Amino acid sequence: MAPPTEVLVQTSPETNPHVPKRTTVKALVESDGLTSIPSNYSYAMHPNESDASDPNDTIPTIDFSLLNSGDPHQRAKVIQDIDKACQEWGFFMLVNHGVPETLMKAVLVLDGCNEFFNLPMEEKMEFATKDIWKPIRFGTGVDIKVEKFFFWRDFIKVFTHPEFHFLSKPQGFSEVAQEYCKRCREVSMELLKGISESLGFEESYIEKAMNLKSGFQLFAANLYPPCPQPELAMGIPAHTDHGLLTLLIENGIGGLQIQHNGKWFHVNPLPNSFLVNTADHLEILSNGRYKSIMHRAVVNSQSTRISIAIPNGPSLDTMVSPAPELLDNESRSAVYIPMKYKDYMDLQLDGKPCLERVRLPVA
Ligand SMILES: O=C(O)CCC(=O)C(=O)O
Ligand SMILES: [Fe+2]
Repeated sequence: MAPPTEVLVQTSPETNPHVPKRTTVKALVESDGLTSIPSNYSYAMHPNESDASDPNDTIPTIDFSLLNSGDPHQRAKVIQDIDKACQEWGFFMLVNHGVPETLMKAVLVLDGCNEFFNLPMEEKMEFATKDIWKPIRFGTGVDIKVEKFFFWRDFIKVFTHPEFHFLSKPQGFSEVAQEYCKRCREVSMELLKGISESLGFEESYIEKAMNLKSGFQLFAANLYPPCPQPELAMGIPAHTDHGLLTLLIENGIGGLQIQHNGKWFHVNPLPNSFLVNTADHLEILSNGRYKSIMHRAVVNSQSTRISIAIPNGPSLDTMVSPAPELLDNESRSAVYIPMKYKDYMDLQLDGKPCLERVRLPVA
């Protein structure tokens, strides 16, 4: 066993004093002789949570290059495909997106996340906080509803737009991440132009309505170390993302599951693709035409998995509501209440799904 001082994450004063002190999952796994998971990492599945979806289902693939090929027919067709993917899946794989494979590898493993998670515990602990408004936040998964159950995941979250913050270690990570976040922002802005059109608007509609010039972007990296009892643990529990579009990559291990037709669909992403999902604020803006889909990450006993999610959202001071042009006085009334994006983010503090708090009951 490593000495306890090396593995403990200090609980903050507001944490329940009866809860055992927290350790990162990485430190736990690296402590000698771990053959079973501590009981507070054991996740009780709800009965239908293990249902797997139809193995013949395939997640839609969108060819990004066709959006700007100069051929209006191709653009119209791909916008139709995006519309269908957002309505039927809320997730799609994006290929030919133009972000270099070398940059994706660098940010995931070479100069980036892998090296960050390998830093000594004290250096990561500098950023440990429960305050979601700290621009750099390191932590380990905890169920904020009960604070006595932990998830098999360590993470780092950094605010990268409108102001770029980042870590100074490992060397080179900040530069690689800055370039990566910029490229992801460009991809998401282009997709949101297509999505504006798929909703029947002119291409700059979402950019203007959501003040994307000051849009809020996060860099969220997740580490899921190998787990001795993967069937009992959960990497990240079922949730939806808050922004407009999230771009996700991972190191080829697999583990993401998404809700599709009431079952869990296991995603095997194509190499070098982005997994894109429509998040809560696209559901709100589209008045429910596009759904923000529940997803989760399961763990495995063999390999360390790293994923990077880049959520791209409205600016924090934007008041978001269903687009008025999509509503009328008869059958299409608003089914979400207006709320400032920043206030919406604060809703996550009590652990309930935020969307439920702004969705109006259907008459
Ligand atoms: O690791 C994954 O595949 C999912 C991560 C995720 O959903 C998130 O960070 O919001
Ligand atoms: Fe997510």
